[in-house]
Amino acid sequence: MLTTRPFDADDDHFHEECAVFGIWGAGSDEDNPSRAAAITATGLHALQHRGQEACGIVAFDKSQFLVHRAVGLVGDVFGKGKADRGGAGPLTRLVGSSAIGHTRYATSGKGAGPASIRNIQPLWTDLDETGGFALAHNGNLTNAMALKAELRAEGRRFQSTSDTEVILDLMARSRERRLANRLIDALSRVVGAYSIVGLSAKKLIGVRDPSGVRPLVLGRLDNAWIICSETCALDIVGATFVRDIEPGEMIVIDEDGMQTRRIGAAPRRFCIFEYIYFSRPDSFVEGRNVYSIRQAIGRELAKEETHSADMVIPVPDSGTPAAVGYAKESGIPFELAVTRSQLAGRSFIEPDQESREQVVRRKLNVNRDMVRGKSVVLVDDSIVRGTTSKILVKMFRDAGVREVHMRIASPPTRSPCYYGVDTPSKGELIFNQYANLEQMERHLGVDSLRYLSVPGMYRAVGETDIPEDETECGAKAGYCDACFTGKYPIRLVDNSEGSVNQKDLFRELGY
Ligand SMILES: O=P(O)(O)OC[C@H]1O[C@H](OP(=O)(O)OP(=O)(O)O)[C@H](O)[C@@H]1O
Ligand SMILES: NC(=O)CC[C@H](N)C(=O)O
Ligand code: SF4
Ligand SMILES: [Mg+2]
Repeated sequence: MLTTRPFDADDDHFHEECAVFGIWGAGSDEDNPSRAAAITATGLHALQHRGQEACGIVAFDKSQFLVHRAVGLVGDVFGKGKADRGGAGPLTRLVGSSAIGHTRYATSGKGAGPASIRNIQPLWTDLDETGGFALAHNGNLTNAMALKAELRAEGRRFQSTSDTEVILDLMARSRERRLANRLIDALSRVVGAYSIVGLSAKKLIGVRDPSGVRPLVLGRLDNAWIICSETCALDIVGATFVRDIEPGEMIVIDEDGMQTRRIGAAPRRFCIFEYIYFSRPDSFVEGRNVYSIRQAIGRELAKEETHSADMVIPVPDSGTPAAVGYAKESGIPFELAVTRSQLAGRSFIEPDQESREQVVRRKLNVNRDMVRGKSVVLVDDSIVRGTTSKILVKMFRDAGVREVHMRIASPPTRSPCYYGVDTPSKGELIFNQYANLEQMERHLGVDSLRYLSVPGMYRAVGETDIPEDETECGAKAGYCDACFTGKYPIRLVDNSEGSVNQKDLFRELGY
């Protein structure tokens, strides 16, 4: 991935991706001149699970764009009394009735280096006759490096190491005169995944790539329009959900109202991992409630194989709904025997194995009293490098558990994602390091380990007609499942699966 983590080779988790939020027509009066930015900050707060290292908001105040971007959580960056003159908070300066915002998983090792600061979104540019334009992007362009090389050869220079910036540069070069046409022109050159919000003086634009890999929804708050990543943000700001923005659809909102346009067509390939891990359980994603789907996944897991045990225990947070489903289907009592620190982030970056282990210990703890002498089924949504499960299982052993049966509510994670999620390289994924499940069981210290099958995952999302060749399920049902099957639905121009890691490619290019 061009932007995310070109420098740190030690980062190992399946990170969240990014979130976008935009609002148009929020009203701005003397009592509340920063209403749009304040609603955007609240929306970003609800979307914090998608990106926890950096965030930013751009507002438009009738004559100028105002911006605040920084490394940190939304509450820290935009909270009252933080990092601003007079302690009033940066929101007071972000005056205007329209705004867009972004939360991001930053790029370099500890997330505070200059590389991550210059990549914090929204990014913006001046487009001569069409004026200023700010952009926030969730996803990843798979031909950004190729495009940048081409543009560089033409003399262009880039401010960031971000793939997103290439869109602005292509817009600046476009011969189209109207803003929406310029954006469509730019997007016709890019390959990959993008759910975007953009803001000009006169328009709020939302657009989703033709395959619709990442979510993007439309909402209303009184007379204002909102475009954002997930419906939970609409709930939290008090807006109503209008509909999902379709794959390949562009929504243009201005003083004349809302218009819809098509930017291209391709088979739908929504990221199935949004249901498993990324999205918030209270969101409706592609019309489906994420919590219900996670429960259905847990039920499928139990249908495929139920191990008798004294209790089913979730690995919080994202393993919890699947564990509820597993417990209901199997009839085994559900117990919250792992406590997660409320203060710990969703996932983390640590430079070495020792500190990674410390972070897991700070985050999760086993209730010894509940599990001593017991046989337990431990349910998590996924295993990436195995750090969480290995340490957690050791905690169970130290607590005197009798048996630990680990059940994973997704198929084995075998391949990296190139569509907007930071994953370790193929070789770093634990599933690829062992010849068989028995070896992996021994490594993790569990009595048994089972994953959900690919057909089981599709049954859980409501597919009934499952093709014999499980690598065909994604194409048939309209999902991307490449991290489970290795079958990438959108061309990998800058990388091919199994080829040099993106981070290494960056080093070769001298970034
Ligand atoms: O095998 P590993 O490399 O340890 O990665 C897998 C773990 O990471 C994720 O949790 P995360 O900590 O991101 O957040 P959560 O609290 O939302 O589950 C996922 O839910 C697994 O628990
Ligand atoms: N994970 C994401 O969605 C990141 C968006 C964009 N590619 C960036 O790196 O900023
Ligand atoms: S590779 Fe995995 S995480 Fe990436 S878009 Fe496809 S299903 Fe989602
Ligand atoms: Mg987890």
